[in-house]
Amino acid sequence: MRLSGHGLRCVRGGREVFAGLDFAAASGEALAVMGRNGSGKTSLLRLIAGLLIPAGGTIALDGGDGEMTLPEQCHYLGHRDALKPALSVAENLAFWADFLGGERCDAAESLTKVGLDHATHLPAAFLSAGQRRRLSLARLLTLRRPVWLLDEPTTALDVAGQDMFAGLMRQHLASGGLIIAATHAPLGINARELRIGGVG
Ligand SMILES: Nc1ncnc2c1ncn2[C@@H]1O[C@H](COP(=O)(O)OP(=O)(O)OP(=O)(O)O)[C@@H](O)[C@H]1O
Repeated sequence: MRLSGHGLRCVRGGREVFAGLDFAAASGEALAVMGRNGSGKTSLLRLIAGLLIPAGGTIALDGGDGEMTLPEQCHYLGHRDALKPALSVAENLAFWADFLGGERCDAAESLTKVGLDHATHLPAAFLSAGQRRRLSLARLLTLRRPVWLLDEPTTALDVAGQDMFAGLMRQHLASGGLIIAATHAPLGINARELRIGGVG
C-alpha cells in the first residue's frame, strides 16, 4: 500500500497556503509533517481525509481496498477530541464505532490499551485533558483503518502516555499501516520528515 500526493495546492479563505507539495508513504512508514504555525499541516491532513478539496494536484492510495474511498480507509484524529460530554467513556467509543461503521475490535481491550479501563462508565465531561486524548486515541484501535492521520496526537499526554502511544503507533506500522502526523514535537517513533513552508 502506498499513499502519495503530487503537486498539491491548498487555498484557504482565498489565500494560497501551499503549492507544488509532493509526499509519499508506504505501508509500515510514518511521515512527520513539520512547519511553522499556519504553514498548512492541518490543512494537508484534511485534504487527505477528504475534508478539504485540493485547489490542484492529486492524492492516491495504491494497493488499498479498491471498494473503499481513501477517506473510508483513514482515521483522522484532529486537534479537538470530538467527545460527547454527557456520554460515558464506553458510550463515546461505541458512538464512534457506529458512526464510522466497519468491523469493530474489542472496545474494552482498546480502553485497556490506552489506560482508561478504570474509567469506562465515567462521563467524558469528567475526564482530564490527557484522559480525553487517550479516549480519542482509543478510537484508532476500535476500528481497523490502515491510514492514520494524526494532528498533534501527543498533546496533553504525560510521558507514560507518550510511550504508550508510541507503542501503539509501532504496532500499527508493523501490521502494515501507515501514519501521517502533523507535529511540533518528536513522535517517539521512526518517522520521515515532510517539511511544509520552509523552516518552522
Ligand atoms: N476555515 C478557514 N478559512 C480560512 N483560512 C483558514 C481556515 N482554516 C485555516 N485557515 C488558514 O490556513 C492556514 C493554514 O492553517 P493550518 O491549520 O493548516 O496550519 P498548521 O500548519 O496546522 O498550523 P499550526 O502549527 O498552528 O497548527 C493558516 O493561515 C490559517 O489561518
